[in-house]
Amino acid sequence: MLMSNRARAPKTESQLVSLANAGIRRDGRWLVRGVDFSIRRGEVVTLIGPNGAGKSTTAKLAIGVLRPDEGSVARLPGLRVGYVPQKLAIDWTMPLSVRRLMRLTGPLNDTDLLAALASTGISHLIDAEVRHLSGGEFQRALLARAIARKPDLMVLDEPVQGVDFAGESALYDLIRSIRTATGCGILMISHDLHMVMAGTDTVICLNGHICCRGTPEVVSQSAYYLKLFGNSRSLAVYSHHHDHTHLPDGRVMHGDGSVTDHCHPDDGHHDQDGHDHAHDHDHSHHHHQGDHAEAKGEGRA
Ligand SMILES: Nc1ncnc2c1ncn2[C@@H]1O[C@H](COP(=O)(O)OP(=O)(O)OP(=O)(O)O)[C@@H](O)[C@H]1O
Repeated sequence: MLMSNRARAPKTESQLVSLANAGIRRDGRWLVRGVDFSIRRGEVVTLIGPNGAGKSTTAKLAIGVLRPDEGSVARLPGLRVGYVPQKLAIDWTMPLSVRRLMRLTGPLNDTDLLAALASTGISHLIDAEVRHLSGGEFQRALLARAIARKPDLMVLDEPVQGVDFAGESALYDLIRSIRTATGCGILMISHDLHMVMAGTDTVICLNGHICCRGTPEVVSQSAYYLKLFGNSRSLAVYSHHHDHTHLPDGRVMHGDGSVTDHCHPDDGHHDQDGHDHAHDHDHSHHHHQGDHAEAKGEGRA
């Protein structure tokens, strides 16, 4: 059933954004479908999942850069969003100082600019050339840019890319301290489970749909989590155990080979209570590593 795709206010004031059965369809296939979650003030929600799983697409849905083709997304009226995208369209041949980077997308007074740089620990780099920044400094500059406008919701698409392990840890600490200091909600995309486990209230595992979710503790202790990620720190390489596969056209193939328009209500990955999604389903019928990857691969060059 198609629902309104206009942004409405979420059900409660503490909910900054709320997605209900949201889906995005492009070129005849669903990039993500059936996505349900919300972000409250002061909450850190982290999306994890393999390449092409729809994490960035889901983040763009949440902030309204993309409109859902199915389902609905509700945002608090007047919601202020600070977005750190995965890629920035910067002409690296042009000189650009940190000060100018901070003001690229709109005016910003000196007080707020300086406060943002101070809170990310890079005040001394205000006149530095952006192209000369280290990976960690650059990510801090992007964070500073996002927090300078005092957002209610920060959306950080892989905020530690290009940062070494010690730097990652410091950046995640910084993100947590921003949440504590401002009370904003944070939607984060990460490939790093180790860090995610320490800093997140809710982990949502995506693979074209929500596979599982819960608190890091619940997820990390579950047999499902261990099967999913093994002992690997990184999500870059892992195998995914599913009892059903999402086909490129959005239909679902089940373990017995049958194909339906939607997942079955009792498909284990789709519990919706927001907690305790550390299922112990029987995935023994098969282990189809790459099923989703193949589906996602369609349409790529
Ligand atoms: N505008 C578009 N038109 C068609 N396909 C798209 C479009 N945008 C994204 N896709 C496809 O949608 C899928 C999900 O992309 P998305 O960037 O959301 O994945 P991701 O989980 O963030 O991946 P990664 O970890 O690699 O960044 C990919 O297969 C991508 O090629």
